[in-house]
Amino acid sequence: MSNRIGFLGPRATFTHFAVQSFFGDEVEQVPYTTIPQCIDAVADGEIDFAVVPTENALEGSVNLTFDYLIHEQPLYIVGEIVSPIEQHFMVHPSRKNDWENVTRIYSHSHAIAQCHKFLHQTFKGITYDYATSTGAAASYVSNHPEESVAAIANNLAAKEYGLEIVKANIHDYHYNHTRFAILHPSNKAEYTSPYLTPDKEKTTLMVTLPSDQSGALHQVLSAFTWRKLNLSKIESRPMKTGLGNYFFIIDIDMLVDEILIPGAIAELEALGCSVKLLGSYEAYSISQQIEKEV
Ligand SMILES: O=C(O)C(=O)Cc1ccccc1
Repeated sequence: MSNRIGFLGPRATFTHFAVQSFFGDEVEQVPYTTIPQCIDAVADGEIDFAVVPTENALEGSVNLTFDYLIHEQPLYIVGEIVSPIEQHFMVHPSRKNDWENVTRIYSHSHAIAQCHKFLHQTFKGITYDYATSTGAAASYVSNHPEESVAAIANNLAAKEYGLEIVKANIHDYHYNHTRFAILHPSNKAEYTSPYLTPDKEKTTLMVTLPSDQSGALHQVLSAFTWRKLNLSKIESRPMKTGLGNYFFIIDIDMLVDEILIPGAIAELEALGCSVKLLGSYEAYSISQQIEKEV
């Protein structure tokens, strides 16, 4: 039986491209309108894996994903896919000669943020509308030819929804990549990619510091440092229990082993921290830009 893979849809989002590039056509691809709906679906067993965006090189973490995983649905990250991202400006074909006069721009908040310089120079003072995904924005523009609105999305979305790309590659910085997490209820999930081989191994921990203890973060970091555990990310997020209460998401550049990571976790717990393993997994990179059709 083929795996069912849920993703932030509709068709032709960047997440769909990541799913297609990683799993290929052998799996059943199931679009969800929002990240929480996709996460709920894998928690409920409706799909085998969920693929959702976690971090963009220009815009930072996708807070909705981490917050939902931490506060609502405790799942494991069982894999990571990193994909290059190119943003294009597109309109309904009937507006292709008049695109500079659109009055609204519709897209995912991260896509709009990735193109701020271009948008500021070309459309000062224009209204932005935020969509659940770039694909949803492209679909809306396609279904509303009477509205003076443009979408920011990828090549696949332009093809899928019959839009005209009037300005390609409008993202402000060349190095624009997004990480996507593969989520599953258990941390021992089996899947394969017919196309990609892993290029990194990672472990992600959530660490809550003991309250009001001076130097606690320094002690946490030193538990990793003296074991020579390389950290590739440390980020704080609000606990949502009151102003000033934060936890940390920490990425370590190796899989959970028998000694080093368990030793670091035991040391953190002895300091009064609470530590949760969010995943220990392989990371894969998609090297080519979006060219082929989903
Ligand atoms: O909206 C999409 O297409 C997504 O998959 C989320 C996203 C948005 C912007 C950049 C990368 C991923």
